[in-house]
Amino acid sequence: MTRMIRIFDTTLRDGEQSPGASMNVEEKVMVAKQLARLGVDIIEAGFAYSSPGDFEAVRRIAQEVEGPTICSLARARPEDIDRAWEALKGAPKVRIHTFLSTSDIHLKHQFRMTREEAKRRAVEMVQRARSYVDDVEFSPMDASRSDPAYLYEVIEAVIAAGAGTVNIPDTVGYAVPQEFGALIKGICDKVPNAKQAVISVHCHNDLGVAVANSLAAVMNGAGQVECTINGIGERAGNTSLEEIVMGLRTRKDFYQADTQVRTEEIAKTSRLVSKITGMVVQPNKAIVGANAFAHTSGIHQDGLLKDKTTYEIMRPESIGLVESKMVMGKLSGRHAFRQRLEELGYQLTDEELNHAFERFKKLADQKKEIYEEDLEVIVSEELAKMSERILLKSFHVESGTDRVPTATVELEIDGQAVKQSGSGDGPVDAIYRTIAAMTKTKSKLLMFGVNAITGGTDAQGEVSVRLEEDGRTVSGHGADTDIITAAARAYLNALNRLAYMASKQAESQKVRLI
Ligand SMILES: CC(=O)SCCNC(=O)CCNC(=O)[C@H](O)C(C)(C)COP(=O)(O)OP(=O)(O)OC[C@H]1O[C@@H](n2cnc3c(N)ncnc32)[C@H](O)[C@@H]1OP(=O)(O)O
Ligand SMILES: CC(C)C(=O)C(=O)O
Ligand SMILES: [Mg+2]
Repeated sequence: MTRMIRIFDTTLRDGEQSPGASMNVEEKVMVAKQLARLGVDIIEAGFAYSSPGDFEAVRRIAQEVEGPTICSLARARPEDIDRAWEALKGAPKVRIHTFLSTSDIHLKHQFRMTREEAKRRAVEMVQRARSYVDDVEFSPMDASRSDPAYLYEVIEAVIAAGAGTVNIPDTVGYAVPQEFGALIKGICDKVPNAKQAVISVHCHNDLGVAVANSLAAVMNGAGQVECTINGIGERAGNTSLEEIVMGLRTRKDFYQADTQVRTEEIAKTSRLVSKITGMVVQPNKAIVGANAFAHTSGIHQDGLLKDKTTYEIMRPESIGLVESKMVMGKLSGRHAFRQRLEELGYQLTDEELNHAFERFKKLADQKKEIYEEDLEVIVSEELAKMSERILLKSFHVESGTDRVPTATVELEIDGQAVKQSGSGDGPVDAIYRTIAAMTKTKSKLLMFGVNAITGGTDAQGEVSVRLEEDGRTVSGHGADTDIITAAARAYLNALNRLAYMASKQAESQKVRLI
């Protein structure tokens, strides 16, 4: 049977403890409304005592957000509990979450309390909170570094005092999965009244295992997981909501557990939190990173085209993305290349595809990512090339402030290799004059324009030219990451068009004479 795990979102409380992530009241209300659409069970809206702004945020969220239970954090102090109640009162589903450390390190150095004093205070504050609300959560802070025997005692006492949820924090992110799972199992097995409360977990990511610890806890009886959107939170952050939720959903077969989160809202929620907090999501972040559904290598792309399950354990649609992304680059193969061209409307023969693919691979060695515009240029040029009389084999230019620009160009004209040198006012002029001499063209250059078609310093530059000869005007285009190569290609493209038009005209005159 599948157990339903409660999702306690603390983006607005622990998440806000990320350096620089503070949110104003309006922003918190906006995030809380989105968390409600996401379907989390509990929203920790803030720490009402900590500031007038947080008090107002908790109050507004409790009043305005429908669906989840709204919670405020409170230290184990009467003034904090009372303030939390003030912010929550009048709202339909509310919880007070109070906490106090149980580790000797904290009790001795921070709280200067004995174990007995701390246990008594915890019980008193749970009772005080219960005098206001039915739903009280208690956290023995730094539980993972506490003496288990003492921890069990405190847990038993707070449950007896009325805490319906006992949350076990790995406050400093010290625990590792097997150990943390065993801690939860120990609590479930050894605390006599453990079954009267939901055992929750709250993990920090200092060792990068917050999600793994939370999953281990679920395996061992935890019924609630505390987490944040994009894993933001104090220091290295908290358990990431999207990872725990998708981990359980995707591996329901293994964990026999799930949540009631509407996962299709995950991507949107992640973007909203990132935008509001200014905390950018790393591209390789699981589930919500820009690369989480991007496939780059030819072998993976080929498998995906045949069947998505070959390389995708979850569908991008399941978190609200439109589709997975095939990144065209140096590691792509022919299957993905053909597919992308077909999407762009090009049906190529095998021969055309092979030529275009060769050119694409060369370009991909020079550019990180190949965009649609790059592909269009490659394909249109390759298609045009099939009927080209003049082909560029190579060129070499020399130019500088202290010399006359010269060019040596090697062409293939009607199948014959020709090589020649010439000079000009600049490197492009030198190439154009040399090509003109080699092809014996009498055409006039009417226009020369340069345009960057993709962004960045590795952008493809496109050169467009317009030539006129014997009353015929043609344009030519060439693209390359090297602008002089693009210029040479554009000129030859236009010359080929002139030659093509001249040959077509000659053919039609022949037909007329016959
Ligand atoms: C693990 C966590 O994430 S816990 C939550 C952490 N979040 C925050 O601290 C954010 C909000 N905090 C604040 O705005 C402030 O710290 C306040 C308003 C709560 C308190 O501010 P101040 O009164 O100036 O105290 P300050 O923060 O310097 O010190 C904390 C005090 O609270 C006490 N304290 C800390 N946690 C608890 C607790 N759970 N129960 C009771 N007392 C506590 C400390 O012992 C210390 O008391 P002391 O002044 O008697 O030594
Ligand atoms: C307040 C508690 C639950 C906390 O954030 C922690 O211990 O990390
Ligand atoms: Mg925390």
